[in-house]
Amino acid sequence: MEPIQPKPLPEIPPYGENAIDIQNLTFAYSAGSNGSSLDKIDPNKCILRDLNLSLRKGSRCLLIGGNGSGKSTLLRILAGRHLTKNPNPQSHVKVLGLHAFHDTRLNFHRAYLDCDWGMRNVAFVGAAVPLMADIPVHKMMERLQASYPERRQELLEMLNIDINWRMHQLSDGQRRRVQIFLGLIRPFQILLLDEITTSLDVCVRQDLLRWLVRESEERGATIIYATHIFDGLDDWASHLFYLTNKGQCGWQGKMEELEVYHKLKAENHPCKMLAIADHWLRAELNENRRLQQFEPAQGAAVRLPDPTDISQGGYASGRLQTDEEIAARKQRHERAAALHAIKMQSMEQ
Ligand SMILES: Nc1ncnc2c1ncn2[C@@H]1O[C@H](COP(=O)(O)OP(=O)(O)OP(=O)(O)O)[C@@H](O)[C@H]1O
Repeated sequence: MEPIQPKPLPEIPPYGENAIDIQNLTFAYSAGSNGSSLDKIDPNKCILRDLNLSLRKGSRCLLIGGNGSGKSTLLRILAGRHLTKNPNPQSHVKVLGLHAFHDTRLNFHRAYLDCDWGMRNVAFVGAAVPLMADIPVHKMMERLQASYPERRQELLEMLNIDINWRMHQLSDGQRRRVQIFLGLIRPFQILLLDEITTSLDVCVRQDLLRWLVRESEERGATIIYATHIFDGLDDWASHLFYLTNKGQCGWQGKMEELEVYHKLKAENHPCKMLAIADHWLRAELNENRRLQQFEPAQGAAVRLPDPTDISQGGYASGRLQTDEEIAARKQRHERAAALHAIKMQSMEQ
């Protein structure tokens, strides 16, 4: 592959000390959908509640929380995938000092990797189709690969990828390695990782974790990593953020500020992070069992759009419906049924 000069990246203005700065973030999926006011957040539907998080450049933050606690939601907000608005004027979500959702300059400095790569929207968008198609690795995002030849080579070696692999012939773990390779080629300032190491073999996972430490120490990259797998993470993170099952912050800070971590270290505990996560999450689980409560599932918050309704965007929609829209649709159906009944009656007479 012939190297090419990379395009200059949009500049980020000086932003003070925090690469990530979240103030008073409250978020619900249903707020703002279909034109309803973003300012109205139903407290019963909140996924994230009044979160604050400040991370300096070069931090590596481990995001811990049970299933459904909102880790992916938080990462997607930071990745600019969800627009947030809060009644509280003090609230904001800033990445490198810029608005996480609106500022598109961030897309050149922020990398976001999750498990949905190549899995979604196959039928409608087509974006996921090539990832399973008969296409070799060296043909994917060719310009990007050619723009950073040294980094490309380093990642290929670290992830043990053959550039002639064809995407449709890969195992889950191999496809994940290609995703990570493509996602990390452009030197990022912010990296958001959502449980992407699940299918990696132990060696590649350890090498990747070590490589990430170098990226943060040598280039000042700021990393947030959400995971349920704690092997090899005992000394990885500089910060910890524990998200409770109520979408609130259970604990956050530098690792050295966490007392139980020091205690486990002194005891030479073999799996410190696992023990810490287990301690927090088990308390939640026991409380939930006592109250017989379950994690909210997506169905609780989402009503499926009617794909036959053009006003909702038809089949390509996939967006949420407000209560008003559902009521209006029900009314339309009832009116049509009443008219039909009258018509039938008059035909019978
Ligand atoms: N698109 C969506 N619309 C509505 N609700 C959603 C949507 N995505 C997630 N949720 C809900 O938000 C809550 C948090 O989900 P999220 O995926 O952020 O949790 P998580 O902490 O990443 O969970 P896990 O550890 O299982 O991956 C869950 O109750 C989920 O049902």
